[in-house]
Amino acid sequence: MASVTLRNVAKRYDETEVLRNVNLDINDGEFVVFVGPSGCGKTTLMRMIAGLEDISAGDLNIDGSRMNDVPPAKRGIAMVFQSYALYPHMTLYDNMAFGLKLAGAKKPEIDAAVKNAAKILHIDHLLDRKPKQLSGGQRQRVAIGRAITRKPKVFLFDEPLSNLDAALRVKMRLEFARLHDELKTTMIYVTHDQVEAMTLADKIVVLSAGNVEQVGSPNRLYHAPANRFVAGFIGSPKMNFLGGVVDSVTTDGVLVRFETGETQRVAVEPGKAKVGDNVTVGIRPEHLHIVGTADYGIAARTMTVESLGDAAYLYAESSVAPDGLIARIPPLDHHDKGTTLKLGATPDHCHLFDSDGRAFERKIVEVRSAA
Ligand SMILES: Nc1ncnc2c1ncn2[C@@H]1O[C@H](COP(=O)(O)OP(=O)(O)OP(=O)(O)O)[C@@H](O)[C@H]1O
Repeated sequence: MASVTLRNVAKRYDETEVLRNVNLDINDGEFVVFVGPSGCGKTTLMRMIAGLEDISAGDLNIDGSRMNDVPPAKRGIAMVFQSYALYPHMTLYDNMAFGLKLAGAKKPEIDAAVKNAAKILHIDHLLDRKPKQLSGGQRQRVAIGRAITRKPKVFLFDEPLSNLDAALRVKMRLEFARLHDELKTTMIYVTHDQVEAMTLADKIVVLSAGNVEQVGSPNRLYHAPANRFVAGFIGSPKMNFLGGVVDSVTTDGVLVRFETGETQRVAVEPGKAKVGDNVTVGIRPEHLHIVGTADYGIAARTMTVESLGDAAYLYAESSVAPDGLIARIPPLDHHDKGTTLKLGATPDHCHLFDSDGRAFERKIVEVRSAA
């Protein structure tokens, strides 16, 4: 186990800065997930920790020792690649033993390490097979097994589930959670899938275009996103955004008025909000409801209803929500296309963002209790 600390870390390729000012504290035994859209710099950040990329500026420490110039093999890290990178001509046993053999370990030690890893990963009955005789999920386990045999202080996983089909991804996701419970080793995991991040992480690092947007527990990111980017990225379907202006500010929060004249109250600390400021109200689909004749919310035109069996989503359009609106509704509710409905949310389920996309602090208890 080990802690990993990054201080003002940056990465430049020639003139292009692809990561800037990364500050991060990863504790002993923590499961940390780097998440963000394609090209945001997740893999580059992980490769810098592994020592596969130079660090252009700043400091990387592992267990308090500066690692910037330490070669990859001496960092106590094992990285599992998206492609698995197995040797096709070797058996699983030899694939998993390879690293230890190379390091000069003795046969009994290698044998014990390989069998232990195979047992943890439930592949002990497959050790004589070659990679091509395995399913995708089994290959993935071998790649992980190879990392486990080296007893690293930190595991790095680069999009490990991206080559698997949806059902297997869910199964292997649970395996990763179990593996972390069992090994209790520090793990850093890269994905662009926010569901993987939410279900696996103790701590999520959200990246966008080379910047760290927010670091926090899954709960914190869901209940108290720091800005509009994180709010839109975490949660599925995506948060609804409605543009309006501050109509009034009270101790209960902010009343937002939309161009249609309609309003929505938002329970946030008003901070520096001033009447007339442009703001965006954020409401997650699970909190946007049909509010009938209530004196809040906005009228929207039904586009379609998508049924998922246990839930349904209503898609609607409104001039104040350029990306459209999505509301979770009871599974058997029916609404004809073109019907006008009033949609809104209780004030404590709304988020508020200023014109730069920064979130106002929410008043509700769930935010305070989210670590
Ligand atoms: N060797 C390189 N030379 C120049 N630019 C690079 C190099 N490697 C990566 N980049 C750029 O750095 C940025 C971050 O890339 P990176 O692979 O870290 O993103 P990512 O978030 O992991 O994306 P993905 O999810 O698509 O793998 C991208 O804009 C990419 O084009």
